[in-house]
Amino acid sequence: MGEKEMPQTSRDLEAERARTSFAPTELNVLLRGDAHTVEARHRLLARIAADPLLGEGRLDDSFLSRAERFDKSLARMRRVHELGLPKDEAFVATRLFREGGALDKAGGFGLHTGMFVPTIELLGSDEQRATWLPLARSCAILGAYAQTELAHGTNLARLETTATFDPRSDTFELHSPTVGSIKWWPGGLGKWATHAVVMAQLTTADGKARGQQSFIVQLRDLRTHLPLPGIELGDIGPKMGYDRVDNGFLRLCRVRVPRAHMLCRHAQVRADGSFVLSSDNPRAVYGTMLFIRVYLVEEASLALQHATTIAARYSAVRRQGGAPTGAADGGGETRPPPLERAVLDYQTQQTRLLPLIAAAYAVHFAAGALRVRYDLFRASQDVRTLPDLHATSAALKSFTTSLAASGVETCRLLCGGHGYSHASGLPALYAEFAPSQTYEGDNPVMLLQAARWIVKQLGAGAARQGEGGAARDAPDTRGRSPPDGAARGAAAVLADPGAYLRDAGRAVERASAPYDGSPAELGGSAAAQLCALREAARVLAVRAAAALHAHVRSGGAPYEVAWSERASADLLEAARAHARYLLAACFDAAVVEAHAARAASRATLGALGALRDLHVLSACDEGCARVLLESRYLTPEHTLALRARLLELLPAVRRDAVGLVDAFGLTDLELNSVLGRADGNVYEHMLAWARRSPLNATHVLEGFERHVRPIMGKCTL
Ligand SMILES: Cc1cc2nc3c(=O)[nH]c(=O)nc-3n(C[C@H](O)[C@H](O)[C@H](O)COP(=O)(O)OP(=O)(O)OC[C@H]3O[C@@H](n4cnc5c(N)ncnc54)[C@H](O)[C@@H]3O)c2cc1C
Repeated sequence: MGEKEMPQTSRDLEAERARTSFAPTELNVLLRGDAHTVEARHRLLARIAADPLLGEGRLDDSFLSRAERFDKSLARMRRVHELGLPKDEAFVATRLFREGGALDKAGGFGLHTGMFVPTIELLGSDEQRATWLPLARSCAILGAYAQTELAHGTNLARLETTATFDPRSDTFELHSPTVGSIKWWPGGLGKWATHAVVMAQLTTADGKARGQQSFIVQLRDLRTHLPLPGIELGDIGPKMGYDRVDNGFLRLCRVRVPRAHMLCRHAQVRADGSFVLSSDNPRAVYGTMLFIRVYLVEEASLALQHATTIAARYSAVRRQGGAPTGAADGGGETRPPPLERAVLDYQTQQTRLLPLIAAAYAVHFAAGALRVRYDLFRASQDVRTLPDLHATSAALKSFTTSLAASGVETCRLLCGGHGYSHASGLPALYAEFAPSQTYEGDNPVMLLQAARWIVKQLGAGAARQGEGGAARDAPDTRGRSPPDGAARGAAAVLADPGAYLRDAGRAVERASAPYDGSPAELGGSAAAQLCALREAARVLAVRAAAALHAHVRSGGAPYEVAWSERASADLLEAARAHARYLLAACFDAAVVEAHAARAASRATLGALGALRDLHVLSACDEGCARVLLESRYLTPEHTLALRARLLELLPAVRRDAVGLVDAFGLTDLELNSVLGRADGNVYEHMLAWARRSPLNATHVLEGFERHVRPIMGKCTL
């Protein structure tokens, strides 16, 4: 297409790219790790794009019924496997597609690879792994993860499904004793899975309750796919998003499974009926949860990358309202009217969009850091690292999935009316991503788990103070000193995430020293702003713990009641502040590391640095001002300086907005959005998409003739 024939929107996007201050391809390499990974990814995407089933018409799926979408997504899943990709590429391929074609969510495939297989890997004995993993990895059996019940999800201790050991037959009897105990929600269970890992309350032959254990239960006949005797199961019906997943229900009626089907890496029942804990720490069973939480933090970054790419590109080509700065008024009669302003030029569009682009980067680096910590745990199986890792993953899972879900919705609103169309890709992306705030631990509940760890860290600090040994080895976390982890890389930030809290434990009774720099110094220093974020987290933690202990000391309520009914709102705020600080610190540390390693050109590192600044300032704006004014760490002049600096930074980041989202390297195939098209040719493709709507297959609908024609001219409205 020549320059003249190019639609204005495409020219606008080209112009945006022409004035970007850095090379997005270079930043893409920095994000993905190395050029080889980027090239391999491009090759894989090109291969998928060339495939008729995988590469075309995915946006038209929104015209299909749920059954048709379900079927199509199974067909795509099969196609990916027929391509015979190596394991790592197959993983990338199944993860490439967000809703609008979420291959990994087809049937229960995501749960098979994401929960069923990892659960066996983590909880199975060597013998059990040798038996089940080859079957699962070759998909000779298809697995679901059945934990949640109709009446209980969060409170796992009260799950009602029973598993009773019978030494005579050397089997467990699994049973759903009440309606509330019916397994409800597991993905893949409804129509797809042949097996499930079922969580049930174990009772041994001596009648003793042994807590929750995991059992592999065969659900369907491998030849006919019909449910086995004693098993009632099906799809739970339509829900928000997840059309392609058969979330299911399962009622077990005295179903017998062999003793070897209880996953027994950490606990086992012997043939004589005795119960043996084989792990030195039963908390090791949390391994699968950790795995999925790490995955969900990565997904949060991806969701933000998708949504901000769509919203930034569209905001750059969508013109609405007054002429751009400096444009001639075009008032002459024969001259065309001046171009309107790109909506990206409005400050209100920038304040909502640009911090979300920055957040996508922040979550990306935090996810990478969490992955490093998780891989270290997997390699070492050192359960002493579990409490930190559990709390960090719980806090980050919760904070980042909430941030991403609200971010996707904000991006949808930033697209105005077209954001409501499925052609934008955004309604489906939201519906697909939003449940991650609930599954794998409802977000407030996860934050409260992190808060328990926070309170313990404070207690550990206070105890060390009592022993008189803490002051020497703890770093100074007040004033303008930079955060400890910043220069040691994002993963190092998560190596000891509680250090500043243990230090705070010493200072429980002490007012924090006020920040001693000027407002201008604070506004210009990311390190000082990070200290402010950390100080806010510290103050909120100390305050929440003090309130909790005051309730208990006053005799008003036992500890757990005080926790749940008096202090949990403050505890939750403390955990959010902790996660906010960790996220910003990971981003900062990644930027510091990239500079130290000269990982890209000055221009690229400069753009990344500005984005880090925007993220840290936004985090301060959202989470610091009130609490730090109350604690007198900052003055009103300081908080005003932070806000002023945030607004000052917007034009520079706005100039690079399209480049910064281009650097995510997401293809049109992945974005699956007319508004986010890389060529900016939005309007022609909106029209083409609408023309393909089944309602437009005929000019006159049968229903019109049947129901409308008879009442035309006869209504009295
Ligand atoms: C799309 C989707 C897919 C799913 N897939 C699976 C699957 O594959 N396998 C599976 O087993 N399950 C699955 N689930 C279920 C999911 O894991 C649970 O819904 C989730 O854990 C929340 O539990 P709940 O529904 O019991 O919520 P509830 O616990 O009933 O939550 C209700 C409210 O109470 C609050 N609350 C609960 N407890 C506390 C507390 N202690 N302190 C403070 N507030 C509290 C919550 O924050 C929430 O606001 C899926 C759910 C969805 C939506």
